[in-house]
Amino acid sequence: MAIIKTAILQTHVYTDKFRNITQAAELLASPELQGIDLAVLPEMFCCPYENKYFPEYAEPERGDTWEKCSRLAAEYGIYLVAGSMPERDEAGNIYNTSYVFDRNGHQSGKHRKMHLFDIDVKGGQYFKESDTLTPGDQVTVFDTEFGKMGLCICYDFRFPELARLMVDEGAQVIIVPAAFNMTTGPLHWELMFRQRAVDNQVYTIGAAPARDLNAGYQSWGHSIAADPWGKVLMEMEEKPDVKVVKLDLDEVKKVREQLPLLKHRRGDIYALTTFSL
Ligand SMILES: NC(=O)CC(=O)C(=O)O
Repeated sequence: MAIIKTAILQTHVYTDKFRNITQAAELLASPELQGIDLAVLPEMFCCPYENKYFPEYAEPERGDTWEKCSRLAAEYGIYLVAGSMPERDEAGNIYNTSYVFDRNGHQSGKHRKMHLFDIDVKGGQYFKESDTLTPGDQVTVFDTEFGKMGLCICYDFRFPELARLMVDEGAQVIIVPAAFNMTTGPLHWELMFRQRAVDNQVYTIGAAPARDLNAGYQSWGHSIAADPWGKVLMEMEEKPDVKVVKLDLDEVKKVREQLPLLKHRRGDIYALTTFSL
């Protein structure tokens, strides 16, 4: 039986970058989180989610924030999906990047947001990540002692092809540091985590920043975990919160045996291939 004790941290995002890391460290030290296997932080957990901040807060891989997250994973002997943070590469490009650390603090995964969040909803949310960010181009699946997990960031999860590619690579859990907003969150957030779970027969985990009414971008919050039947195991409200959920990978096996959607695909008729528009 493979049960993964997973903590989802819906943290407040401070403008002081290192206060965000201290906050994560304090939460990981709390008695309720002892004995967990995996912790997941939100999208841009250490940088306010606004274009003007991304270049200012960006660090190279193995920078200070990376280092502190690696140490936290090793100190608590957990897998840590370190939400996401702005990453600057040698050429000066900035990415929205999620690093994963194993129980020894070694980097075991890295995902650069592939689909940049450029939307303009009349009377609602406007955002243009492409003003400052460069998209990644890799599908990300990482290994754990429990099996493979997929990783993508927020807007990436809207693209069903990407989740399916992770599942085809063996993912039984899909982890999504994310920050939906007050326009899209109410209707799409829970629906999407449940739908991807049902379609792919996986656990889905969304970790969002807590809502801050003084911030330039209002996060929907509502960090969530859904099981492979599409049932919501846990959903937070908008305030800072931490919850532990148990992911039982036998459930993935059972659902896939009893309702064999993945086996019943007609690969002879349709194929998911990379395409250009
Ligand atoms: N912030 C995002 O990347 C995505 C989002 O808010 C949405 O898809 O809605």
